[in-house]
Amino acid sequence: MVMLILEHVGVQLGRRSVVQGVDAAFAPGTLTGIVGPNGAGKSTLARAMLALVPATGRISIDGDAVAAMPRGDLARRIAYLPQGQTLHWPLTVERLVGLGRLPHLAPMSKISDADGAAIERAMLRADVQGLRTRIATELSGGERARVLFARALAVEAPGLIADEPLASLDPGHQIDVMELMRAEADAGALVIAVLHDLTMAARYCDRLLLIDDGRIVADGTPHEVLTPDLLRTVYGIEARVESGGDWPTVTTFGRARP
Ligand SMILES: Nc1ncnc2c1ncn2[C@@H]1O[C@H](COP(=O)(O)OP(=O)(O)OP(=O)(O)O)[C@@H](O)[C@H]1O
Repeated sequence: MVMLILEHVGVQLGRRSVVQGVDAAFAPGTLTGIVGPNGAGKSTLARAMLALVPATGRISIDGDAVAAMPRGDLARRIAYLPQGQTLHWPLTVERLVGLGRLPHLAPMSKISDADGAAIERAMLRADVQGLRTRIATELSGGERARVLFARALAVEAPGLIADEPLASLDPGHQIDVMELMRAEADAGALVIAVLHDLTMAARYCDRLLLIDDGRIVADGTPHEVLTPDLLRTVYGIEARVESGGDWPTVTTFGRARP
């Protein structure tokens, strides 16, 4: 189990402050959605959590600063699914998913039976066993997205940060991926997902962080965060939020009038 804590985190890219003054704690057993408009800083914040971009303030996992943590150690604690990753090597799906085991392997060592079992579990859960012999660079966008999700699952880390895991997926596979992340959290993992589909985020996440212009503008349950006023202010949209059920559903009507 891992606990991730961000204290007054900022990220400067070029001359721009892309993330500013972020304080947040993420506990094991929770699924948190990071939502907000394009360019708000969601991916940059996710990358900062994994020390993939230099940040000010302090980011720690179980008390250890991520900036000082050996890469392999960090990769074993938190699996990462980057946004819209391009594949360069014509690996089979099975080999590509197997790369998720790299953080567990000693240099020059071979994949063990336990690694093989983890790869099989990940392929089964992400519904990609039928693709195992296909060349990953020849897959459709949605197939590739599922394979990359399987690679992140194959790490079997106590934490998972997924940046737009639903992009390119059909509605059925979107539900599958959200249910997988929910199941990971229910089994004790710390799961954070950058999401654009607000109703999906509301349905499956315990908590939403709404980011705008690099700052957290709302942090709470989906019912607390997804209000028409906040959606108008942050996204510039008119939306109806039905909040009578277990989770709020968001229907958008159009751009907010100035
Ligand atoms: N290397 C860079 N140098 C300068 N600015 C950058 C750099 N990388 C990203 N940015 C800017 O930082 C801001 C935040 O980018 P980020 O990718 O974190 O946004 P996001 O919320 O994930 O957006 P999206 O929903 O479009 O994926 C954007 O305005 C982007 O143009």
